[in-house]
Amino acid sequence: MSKNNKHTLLIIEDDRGLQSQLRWHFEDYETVFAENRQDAIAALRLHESPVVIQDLGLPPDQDGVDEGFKCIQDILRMSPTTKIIVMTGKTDHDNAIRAVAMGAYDYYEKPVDPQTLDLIVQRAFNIFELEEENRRLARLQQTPLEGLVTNDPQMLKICRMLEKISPTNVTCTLLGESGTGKEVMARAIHHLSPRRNKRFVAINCAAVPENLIESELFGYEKGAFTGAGKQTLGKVETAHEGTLFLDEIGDMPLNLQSKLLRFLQERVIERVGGREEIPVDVRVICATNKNLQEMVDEGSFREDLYYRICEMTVEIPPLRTRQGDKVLLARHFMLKFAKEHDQKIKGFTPDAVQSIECYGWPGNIREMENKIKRAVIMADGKHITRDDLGLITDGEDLSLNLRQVRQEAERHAILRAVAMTDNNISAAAKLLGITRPTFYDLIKKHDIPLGSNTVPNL
Ligand SMILES: Nc1ncnc2c1ncn2[C@@H]1O[C@H](COP(=O)(O)OP(=O)(O)OP(=O)(O)O)[C@@H](O)[C@H]1O
Repeated sequence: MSKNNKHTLLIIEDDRGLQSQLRWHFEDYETVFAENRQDAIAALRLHESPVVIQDLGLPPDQDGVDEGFKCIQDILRMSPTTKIIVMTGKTDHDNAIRAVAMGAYDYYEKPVDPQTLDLIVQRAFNIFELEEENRRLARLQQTPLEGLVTNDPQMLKICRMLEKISPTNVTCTLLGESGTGKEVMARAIHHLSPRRNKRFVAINCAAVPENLIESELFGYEKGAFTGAGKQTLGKVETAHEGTLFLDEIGDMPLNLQSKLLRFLQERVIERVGGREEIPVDVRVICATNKNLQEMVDEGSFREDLYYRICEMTVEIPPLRTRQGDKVLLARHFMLKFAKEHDQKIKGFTPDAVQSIECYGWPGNIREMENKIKRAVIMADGKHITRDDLGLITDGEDLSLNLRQVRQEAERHAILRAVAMTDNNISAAAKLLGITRPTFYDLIKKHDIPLGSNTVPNL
């Protein structure tokens, strides 16, 4: 982009006549001209133009193609992402194909047909931008914690925090809505800790029936209750020297909360039906989507246990408040599932991206994972569409993106100017403060009919 926010377009052409024709034609771009290979490289270095239009017949070999091919090679060596559009004569089809085989983006045959050329140049800029975005996203996916994809500043701060917590034995509690990645983070803490070679044992306190949770946690002796045929270790003992993850700790029944507290304080357990105190060395990480403080206030969670497990609390933000993470994660899951299901999906259509951004994701990352998996399977083409995702978004009309809003405003202004000047092109262009060619381009872009019976559709 140039200082005046226009795309920079480098044109390598030694024919002065054609130069001024192209300069006039591409007035919406910041055009930069070079007449030979050396100047072209210098201009590219200076302006970093994403798109280049290049004549194949460059001096000192205007009638041949050698210098033109060398120029393509030099440009791509210096800047492999540049999109080169080669200009050739009508009879030069073979050389045009050779140029594309060498890495040029596209070609067109002289004489210049403005509409075709416009289309090729616009597409080249679009592709360049999409590729840039892909490269940016790929860079962002590097995150300090294993299994976590994020570029949200608050999440990155949390990653730093977890890195600091990991080597210690401090009991920490991860607070956050369902599906925000609490278990992923607990595993990340384990992997960063000196216990990484021992077991990570998870128990979901909400999923185990109340009467079984004690034996599930602490194990039982043979004959402790009907059906206890043999001595069985509980999750705590299984995690010895490793990490114990107590998921949904807010759902732990009150009577068991005191037993858990005793274990956390004394680091010994008693199996159900046993009398022996067994010392266990585990690092405990808890997680919940409940408001523990409120539960303490209303008496459904023990205050002493609350203080014991909340030596360190980490609040995991919901997906809807994470900056830039929705599209980043969607892309991550798209690539993952496309690979898993051997689908040739390349990306999302713009309206799919918009619905990903607008949707509230109440089920957070788990919901996104499931929705993208389904969309990858359902997609017909190479891009996942809004319909493939099937997200129901409320405020979509409000979320019109800036480009759309600008387009609408532009169309509106043109129609008013046409109506106010009674179809007088020069007067309408003047009213809008633009040149006649730009005005014509806009009329074409918005498909606005001109004529005495034009009724502006405001
Ligand atoms: N930042 C992330 N990057 C990549 N995948 C993630 C991320 N966060 C979560 N996931 C994935 O989302 C799914 C849900 O994550 P996880 O089970 O850790 O959430 P949770 O908060 O523990 O959920 P619950 O509260 O329901 O137990 C998992 O498949 C996990 O791999």
